[in-house]
Amino acid sequence: MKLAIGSDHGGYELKEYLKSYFDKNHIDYDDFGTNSNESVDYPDYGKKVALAVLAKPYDFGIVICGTGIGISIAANKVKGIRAALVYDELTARLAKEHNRANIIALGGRTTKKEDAVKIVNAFMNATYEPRHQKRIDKIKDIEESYDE
Ligand SMILES: O=C(CO)[C@H](O)[C@H](O)[C@H](O)COP(=O)(O)O
Repeated sequence: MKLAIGSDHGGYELKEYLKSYFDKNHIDYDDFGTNSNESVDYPDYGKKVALAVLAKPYDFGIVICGTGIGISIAANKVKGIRAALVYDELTARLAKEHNRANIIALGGRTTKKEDAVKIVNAFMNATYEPRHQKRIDKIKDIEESYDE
């Protein structure tokens, strides 16, 4: 299991908290920034994690901004990315089972740290249900119907 993680300043503290949880639990990750509370732009970090997830052998990505909204929108602009803004264990589980999300987005200002750990674990422990593939293929068809 290896994951890619990134955030803007609004998600920085939660990112660092999740990293310490991953370290303690021997979960491998690469951190794509940001590296402080200094103000940055969330699209830059959504894009970095999205491209990493597509290009390298990560099992999935985690992106975090203040609400998770902006950075999930940005990540979803990268072709092949299905970024799901999840806010509890149920939405995290369903993001894997139904949507085959390859990135989950969290809100650093809206999600408690302990809840974020539960959410990430719910996603990691869930399994994609292939009966949903027809819908995933239709999402891909939308991507393919537009020029890059
Ligand atoms: O949530 C976000 C985008 O959806 C961002 O993390 C910020 O909250 C937002 O861009 C505003 O950031 P600021 O710290 O208030 O400048």
